[in-house]
Amino acid sequence: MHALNLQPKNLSLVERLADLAVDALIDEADLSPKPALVDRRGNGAHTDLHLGLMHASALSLWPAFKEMAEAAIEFGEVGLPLREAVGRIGREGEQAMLDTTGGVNTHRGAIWALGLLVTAVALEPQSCRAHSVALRAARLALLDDRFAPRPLSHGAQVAQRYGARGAREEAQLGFRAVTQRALPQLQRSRAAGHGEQNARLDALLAIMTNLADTCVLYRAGEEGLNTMQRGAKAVLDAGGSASLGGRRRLHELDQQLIALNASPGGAADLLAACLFIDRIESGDGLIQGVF
Ligand SMILES: CC(C)(COP(=O)(O)OP(=O)(O)OC[C@H]1O[C@@H](n2cnc3c(N)ncnc32)[C@H](O[C@H]2O[C@H](COP(=O)(O)OP(=O)(O)OP(=O)(O)O)[C@@H](O)[C@H]2O)[C@@H]1O)[C@@H](O)C(=O)NCCC(=O)NCCS
Ligand SMILES: Nc1ncnc2[nH]cnc12
Repeated sequence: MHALNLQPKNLSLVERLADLAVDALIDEADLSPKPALVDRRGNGAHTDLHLGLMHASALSLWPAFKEMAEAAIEFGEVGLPLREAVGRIGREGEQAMLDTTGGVNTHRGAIWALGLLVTAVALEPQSCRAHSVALRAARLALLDDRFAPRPLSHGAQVAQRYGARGAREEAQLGFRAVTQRALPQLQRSRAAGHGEQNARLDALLAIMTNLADTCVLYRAGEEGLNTMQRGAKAVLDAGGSASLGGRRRLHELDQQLIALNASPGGAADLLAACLFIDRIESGDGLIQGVF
């Protein structure tokens, strides 16, 4: 029994989902030591980010996540009206993030991934298995939002240059980095008794072994991406974050990525998505809310 329960009672489903999405972002930011990312130790490969900014950014997104869940309930099915409503709310969320951070992109990829997943859960809260949620989110991501601007984003630039599939395709293919890599690794490391923080680090590393992270590609090209993927695999092969050998490899990877200015921001967003789905799937997340 908990001595102090800070969870407010009687939250609606949409409020609870927004809480869980923000919690996932804050848990991701706090997790340490993450290679070359902002964490409790420092700013990783970033000069314009810090932990306080990541927290403020996460909190600024609460209204957007709540509105996306409300839109799901209002429209009630995967279709263009819902896709376009969620796109509009996502763009407003991005603006709220930029207003909060003074123009720094902290969570663009996370708004996209978590926004789709929050919407997918709100559509059918009784169907909360990871694969079902990811599939509904993918069906939504496959619809073309007629009002979406098509800027020459970092992701679009590396797609042209390297043919990399980025955040859009990751969602359209059903968040395989989350369902096929991060969640199974999280469960394996927990089952092995590695402790929650190490299990989460291992889940992040499992994502990094394979992801075409456009943030890394933009900043450090193919050398950066290969270093990230091979280094993450080396940590897991050495026994993961809970082992001495794994820790040493993790430290090396942190230094190598920082030297290359390569930040796995896309992998970090997908870890937040993994933590969100994990809470939803465990039932923990929604049971406490009233809906
Ligand atoms: C469909 C969108 C995701 C847009 O995608 P696109 O690839 O065109 O755009 P980007 O602006 O490049 O943003 C994609 C962000 O997604 C993350 N990411 C990268 N690779 C992957 C991947 N393989 N799978 C999943 N996610 C991935 C990543 O976000 C993180 O990195 C951010 C920092 O990136 P960047 O701006 O490049 O940063 P720096 O190098 O640090 O910049 P400088 O310092 O040089 O200035 C950080 O924010 C993390 O979040 C990519 O950045 C989607 O965004 C979209 O269409 N939005 C429109 C609104 C909408 O429809 N929303 C729907 C709501 S559900
Ligand atoms: N912890 C983190 N550090 C840097 N970029 C990120 N994007 C999302 N989470 C991040």
